[in-house]
Amino acid sequence: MKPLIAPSILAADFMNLESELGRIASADYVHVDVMDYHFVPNLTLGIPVFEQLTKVSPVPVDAHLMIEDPDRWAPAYAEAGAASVTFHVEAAKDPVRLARELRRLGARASVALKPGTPVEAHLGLLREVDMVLIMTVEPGFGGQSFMADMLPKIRRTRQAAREADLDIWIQVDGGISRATIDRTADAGANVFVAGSAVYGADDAAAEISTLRDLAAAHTH
Ligand SMILES: O=C(CO)[C@H](O)[C@H](O)COP(=O)(O)O
Ligand SMILES: [Fe+2]
Repeated sequence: MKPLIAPSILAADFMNLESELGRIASADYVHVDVMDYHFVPNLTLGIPVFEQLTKVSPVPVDAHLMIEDPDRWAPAYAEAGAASVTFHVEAAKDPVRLARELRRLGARASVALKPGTPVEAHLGLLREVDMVLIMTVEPGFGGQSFMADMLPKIRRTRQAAREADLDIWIQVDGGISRATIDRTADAGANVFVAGSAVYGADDAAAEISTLRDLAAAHTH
């Protein structure tokens, strides 16, 4: 599986989002973190800004919804042009129904697990989604340290997908950098979110390329 790099605009300059998107035109996706002050103790943006981002982005948009009641709010992100919509399993009332609805609207459907949420109880969902997001920090803020104790969860998810013969993408988000990406690729992740690592670099395109090469060297 080819590694995909998705820089997170959480670490971008919010006054200049259009030019900040231009810096990552060589990425595979742009990762947009939506926070609502309820599911996480932080607030970012909602549909009006999201819709504008999808219009000007040079790459497909990956929505990471850290919000309560995604059953109600997530479909609007697919309608607004998201290529992929990730909701949290801890917040969803009916994840199967929601995933089917997102796919019906033409988006890739994806489910996220917080660090404290074991994957075992949710392995049945693998048949309903295109991607699983294993959080490698507690959701809510950028710039946190990578949690190495999430590696077995990534491995377990990849193993379960292989056993079921499912071509699922596994995304990691939080503290991904040159120092950590290799271990997540080795464990079975193939979609890598990087906020501070990419937007904190002088040359974002060079950083994207370095991260992609490192991941590829550890993909098997
Ligand atoms: O979902 C997130 C936080 O909840 C962000 O996507 C994530 O933290 C990216 O930032 P960084 O790469 O700086 O850790
Ligand atoms: Fe995120």
